[in-house]
Amino acid sequence: MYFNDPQSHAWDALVEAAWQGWEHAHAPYSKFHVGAALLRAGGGIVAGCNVENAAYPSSLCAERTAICAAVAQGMKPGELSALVVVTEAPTLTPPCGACRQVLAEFADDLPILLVNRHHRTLHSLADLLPHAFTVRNLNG
Ligand SMILES: O=c1ccn([C@H]2C[C@H](O)[C@@H](CO)O2)c(=O)[nH]1
Repeated sequence: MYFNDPQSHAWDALVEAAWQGWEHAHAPYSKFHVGAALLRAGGGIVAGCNVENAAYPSSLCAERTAICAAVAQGMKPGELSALVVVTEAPTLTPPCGACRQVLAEFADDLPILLVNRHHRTLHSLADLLPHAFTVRNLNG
């Protein structure tokens, strides 16, 4: 699979799953709908969407709902292989800082494809969150 190429068909199923997640976004406050989909090492795809709350800080980003769903299905650290984030915003939507930190718990590095209706750009978690704090810091 060619996750180093943003145009590769390797991304197709993940992009489709991320748009399916986007359909389910619960974002009545920001009206900013976000979908995400991640690829597990075994090949499984897990979607997420942002889930907002009337108590605003209780809201969750799409990237983290995808991670939580995957962990609930058994995903372990090191088993996260790729991530797609989709919005209809003209400017592509990168994971927020908190989501970068949560992603770093499950992958040392990770190809991250940002997608809207017209464009896509490919990034890596290591570029988005250099010098991440991880379990290695806790252990010495
Ligand atoms: O990468 C991002 C950025 C923002 N949001 C959500 C949080 C909130 O519900 C809305 C506006 O910030 O978008 C995500 O889900 N992922």
